[in-house]
Amino acid sequence: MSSRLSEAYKTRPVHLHHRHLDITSLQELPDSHAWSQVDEYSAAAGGLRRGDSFVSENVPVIDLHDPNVLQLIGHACKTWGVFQVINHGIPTSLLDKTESTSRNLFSLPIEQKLKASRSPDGISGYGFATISSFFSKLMWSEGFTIAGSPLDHFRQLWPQDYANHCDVIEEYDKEMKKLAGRMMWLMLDSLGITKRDVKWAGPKGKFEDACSAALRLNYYPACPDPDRAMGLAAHTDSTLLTILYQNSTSGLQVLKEGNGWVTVPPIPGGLVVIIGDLLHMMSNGSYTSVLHRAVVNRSKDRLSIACLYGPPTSVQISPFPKLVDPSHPPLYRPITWHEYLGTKAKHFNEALSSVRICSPDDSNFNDDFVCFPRKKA
Ligand SMILES: O=C(O)CCC(=O)C(=O)O
Ligand SMILES: [Fe+2]
Repeated sequence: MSSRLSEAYKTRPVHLHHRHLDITSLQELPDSHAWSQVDEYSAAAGGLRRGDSFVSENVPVIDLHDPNVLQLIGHACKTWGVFQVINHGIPTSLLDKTESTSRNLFSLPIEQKLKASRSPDGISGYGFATISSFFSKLMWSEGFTIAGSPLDHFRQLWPQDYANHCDVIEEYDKEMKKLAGRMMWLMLDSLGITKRDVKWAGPKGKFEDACSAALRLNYYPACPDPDRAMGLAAHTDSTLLTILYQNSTSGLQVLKEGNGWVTVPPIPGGLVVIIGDLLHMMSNGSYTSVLHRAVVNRSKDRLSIACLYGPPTSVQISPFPKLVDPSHPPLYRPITWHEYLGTKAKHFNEALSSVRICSPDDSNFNDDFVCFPRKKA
């Protein structure tokens, strides 16, 4: 499956013409990395600035053994589009091992990391976040994406010592896919969707057999001027869902209507679940694909590991018919993940609205409901 995900990337090369700078050793923020202005998405959210964390609400933490887990998840998906899970069954020892492999990777000399660079038409390898192409300033981070086997790249990074690192990543990938499949069913169950409604998951509804996942390791070095730097700019994920491990340094923030940017605090052994654009479309807009970003820290570095989970790349994704009726018309046209990745590469944070066919201006469908294409004035 992952090789098909790589195919989707081959058709839309991302050229990042930035010189690679070893930011870990810098004592001052270079102009290339100075985001002096509040970024446009904060402005769009009512002019809230990065420091405006006057927030009283917290991102939900859900125990997967809670008897009310479905209601809790449904509520979190609707109101936040993000939540943390505990009691998820992934052993802490695996999280620790994967963190230590990731740290080992990013602490290699830059020349060594560049040997495993991502090619413009590839998905896997070392480099800047692909969303960098939408910004004139560089982000204060390094990334490494793994889709399919990490073997070839890991041989470049650790010629003597790659096998152990490969084993760790492969085990993490396998466990994350299992958890992502389980999370998918919890989220769909809470919408009243059953196995019969998701034909592409097969009669047993086994998402893990059908879905693809990529892992993205993100490293944010300590930064001499964190208020003017951006770890990872605001974006929504082009996935069904993303499961994120973050180490003990906070940095992930989500945009909550009426609250501004809310920090998702690291909790020991916890994992963050983020709703992606595709699940938002399938839920006909009822589950929020949350805008999120990573900010950086003056004295501590930070590491995160994202499992980006999506459907088979050629399956048409559209609002579930069960969730559509005359008062809830479909908000999105059908689209494959392959096509959506192309749309995202072109329109970035406008991608979702470019797939939209109806606007929920009025939740009680009536004459005010705006369906596209709008008539030209
Ligand atoms: O590092 C983080 O907390 C965010 C990472 C992220 O959003 C991503 O990899 O898509
Ligand atoms: Fe993300």
